[in-house]
Amino acid sequence: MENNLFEIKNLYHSYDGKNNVLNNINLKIEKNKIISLFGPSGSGKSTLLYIIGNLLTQSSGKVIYNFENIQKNMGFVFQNFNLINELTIFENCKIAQNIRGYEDINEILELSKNVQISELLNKYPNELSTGQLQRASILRSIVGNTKLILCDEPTGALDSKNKENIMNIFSSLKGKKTIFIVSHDDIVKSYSDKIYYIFDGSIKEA
Ligand SMILES: Nc1ncnc2c1ncn2[C@@H]1O[C@H](COP(=O)(O)OP(=O)(O)OP(=O)(O)O)[C@@H](O)[C@H]1O
Repeated sequence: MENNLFEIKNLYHSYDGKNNVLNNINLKIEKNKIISLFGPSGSGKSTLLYIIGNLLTQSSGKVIYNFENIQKNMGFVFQNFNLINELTIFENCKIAQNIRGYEDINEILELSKNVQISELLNKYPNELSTGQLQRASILRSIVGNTKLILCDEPTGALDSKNKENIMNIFSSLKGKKTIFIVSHDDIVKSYSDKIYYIFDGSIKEA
């Protein structure tokens, strides 16, 4: 278990109590790697991501986390960014950091250089391009020393140059964080340490 950040055991999920969207998922996710999950539309990828992220409770089975303070140690990156429009990028990140129990302006400033938005911290979301918005939402997901970054189609809204840019940023974070990406995008595969496929609620390793 020491090398694994979390483990999924005998996990089932049904939304209607009849049909299993997830059907006995068993998975061990290593620390500090990029892991991606592919599968047809409706195969249960987002459902699994939300269960891992504690945003949805499974019907049965377990997710066993090898870290404390589960909610504070997870960050989310969504296709549509989910930034608060009334707040600057800096304020969006500060709130996330505070919720995770940290108060450290330098961390935000330093990490903003890594994700190439240090010049944009005082802008509002509606002043940024889609690539910049995605980098801002990555910054929000990594401040406060998070261990696990859960991403739902993080490259979906981007052109190919920005896709490469985002995946390079994820690559630069690996070694320090585990990045778990749900995707349809082939570009994500070439950056992944491990690729899983989900089909009819069951998982296969590539
Ligand atoms: N809140 C919900 N209530 C009922 N059914 C749901 C709900 N959310 C998802 N489903 C159903 O569960 C199945 C899996 O959906 P999910 O969104 O996990 O798939 P996905 O693989 O992420 O799809 P996509 O690639 O299109 O995003 C689908 O049949 C979907 O219609």
